Amino acid sequence: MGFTARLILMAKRHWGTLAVACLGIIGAALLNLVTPEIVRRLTASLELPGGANTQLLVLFSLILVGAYLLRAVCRFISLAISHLAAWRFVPELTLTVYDKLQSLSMRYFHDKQTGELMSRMINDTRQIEILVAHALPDLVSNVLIVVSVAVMLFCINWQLALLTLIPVPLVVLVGGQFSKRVAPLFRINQQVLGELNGVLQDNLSGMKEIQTFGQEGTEHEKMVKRCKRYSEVNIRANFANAFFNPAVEFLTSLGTVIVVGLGGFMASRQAMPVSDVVGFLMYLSLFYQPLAILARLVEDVQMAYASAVRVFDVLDAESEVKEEPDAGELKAERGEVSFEQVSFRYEEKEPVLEDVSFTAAPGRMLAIVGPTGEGKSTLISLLERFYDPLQGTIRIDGQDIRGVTLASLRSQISLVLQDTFLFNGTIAQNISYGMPDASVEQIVQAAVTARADGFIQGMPDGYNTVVGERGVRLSGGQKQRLAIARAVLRQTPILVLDEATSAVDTETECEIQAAIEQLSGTRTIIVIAHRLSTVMRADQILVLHHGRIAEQGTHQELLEKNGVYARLCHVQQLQEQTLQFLGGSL
Ligand SMILES: Nc1ncnc2c1ncn2[C@@H]1O[C@H](COP(=O)(O)OP(=O)(O)OP(=O)(O)O)[C@@H](O)[C@H]1O
Repeated sequence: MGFTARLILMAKRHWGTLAVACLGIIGAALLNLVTPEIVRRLTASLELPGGANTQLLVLFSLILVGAYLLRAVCRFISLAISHLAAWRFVPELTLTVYDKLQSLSMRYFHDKQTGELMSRMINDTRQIEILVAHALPDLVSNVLIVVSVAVMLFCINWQLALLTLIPVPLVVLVGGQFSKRVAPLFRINQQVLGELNGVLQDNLSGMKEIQTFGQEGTEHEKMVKRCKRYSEVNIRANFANAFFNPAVEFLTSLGTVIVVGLGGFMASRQAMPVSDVVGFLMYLSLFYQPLAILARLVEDVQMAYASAVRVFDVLDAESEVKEEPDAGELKAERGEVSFEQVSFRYEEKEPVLEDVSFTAAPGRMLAIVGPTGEGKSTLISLLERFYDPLQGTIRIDGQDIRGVTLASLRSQISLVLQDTFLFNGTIAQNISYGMPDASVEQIVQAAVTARADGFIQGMPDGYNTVVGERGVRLSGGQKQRLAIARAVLRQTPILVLDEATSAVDTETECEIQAAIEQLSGTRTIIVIAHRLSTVMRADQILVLHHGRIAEQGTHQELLEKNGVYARLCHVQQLQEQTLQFLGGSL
């Protein structure tokens, strides 16, 4: 299906409003025909011996006033109603794109820039507003004017009408060439704007890094390049436009030349009344003006088309993670998590996980350790179905997670990530993010568990303190504690902490650890941590090495094995001893 047809179908809810706008457009277009006809008749009556009588003049004036008034009403209806339809449709389209993005799995975002996607949601949908509220009404009204004026011209004098239409094929030819050559320029234009947005968004988010590493100059140069490119593609597109419009104007003027020359000749030989020549000229100005507008509309339509391509590109994207049509609700009563021979890779290179099998017993604490980059966080991404494994099955309480709805799966797991993300709201809003109807007592209790209550109470506005974008007004450790509180508050059967306490001091970490251990028994806890102090009291420890489970057991059992885990412990003990020694000698 073509983009226009798809857009029209998507705007189904607004067909009624658009129909009213169309009526206004049609009315205004037809009322344009009144003036030339009145002028023609006036000229004819002035040609009569004795000239036009007063009654006729009054009648003509009244008809003109009525027509102008009615045209103003029709114009108001068409303008107001088409904008109403467009501005109701555009937010719907933005939302459709947003919802689609929310439904896509993480792999889709790997090669996308946030700013570029924002550009699709805001700039590209705005172009479609221009199409609906401006280009389409103009298209309808001008086509109507051209057709009705052509009919009138043929009624007055078909031979002269045929001759005046000579430039039309030339206008169509030039218009065709224009759309072929300029369309790609507008497509590039929208793409370059998207890229510019992407870089801007990236740089604004990374402003601290830019300043810390003194990269202001380099980033400025990068921006200069992007802005220059944006300006160049715009100049090229508008230059092409600037050539096209005068060319069409010149061609359409040829019609007037024909009427002045031929019509004047025929009138001087009494082969045609003067009134018809005047009427012809008046109609002709109405005929070629819309034709020129139609040619100019090509630009708006091309821009909207380029934007529609980018919008539909998102809407047509396939999510790697799909829900089964008959997916049921996950009922995790015990919270047992089992991985059965799970293998996974991000790209067509080495596998990140190979043949991983383990079970996290319900109500117990499972710790996952291993060198960096070995796939620990990837295990959690698979559990949340941000990605699907290449092979193997993941089950919660015996149910394959591929067979349940994503919403029900994620509602059973609370996740605290290493890179904490906070929204620009209050502390209370951030803690209750996954449970918006939580009471103040519940929020405070969760904060107490996460050892966050103390610093929150010390803030000027307590739980109503606004944290800033991404929680910029809080320290790393404070942000992590809010994220833990947020996860604890949800009271899900499974709690996952991925390096959740890496930014807090050792003392606070011990306190949080103790509080989380208290939760053990009420939910299954999966902890990923580098600090062994965090994992040593876990009921079971998995050691991930080269994408496989190298060892598993309790802290004591693994030490006795004297393998990877024992080596990790040994290295950490050495580090701690060195730090203590350095601390003592300073
Ligand atoms: N989105 C991604 N696309 C491609 N490769 C990825 C992606 N995310 C992670 N990887 C790669 O997968 C491997 C495992 O990453 P993962 O984050 O799971 O490791 P980890 O054990 O949690 O590391 P760390 O202890 O440093 O947090 C790494 O080699 C990483 O480079």
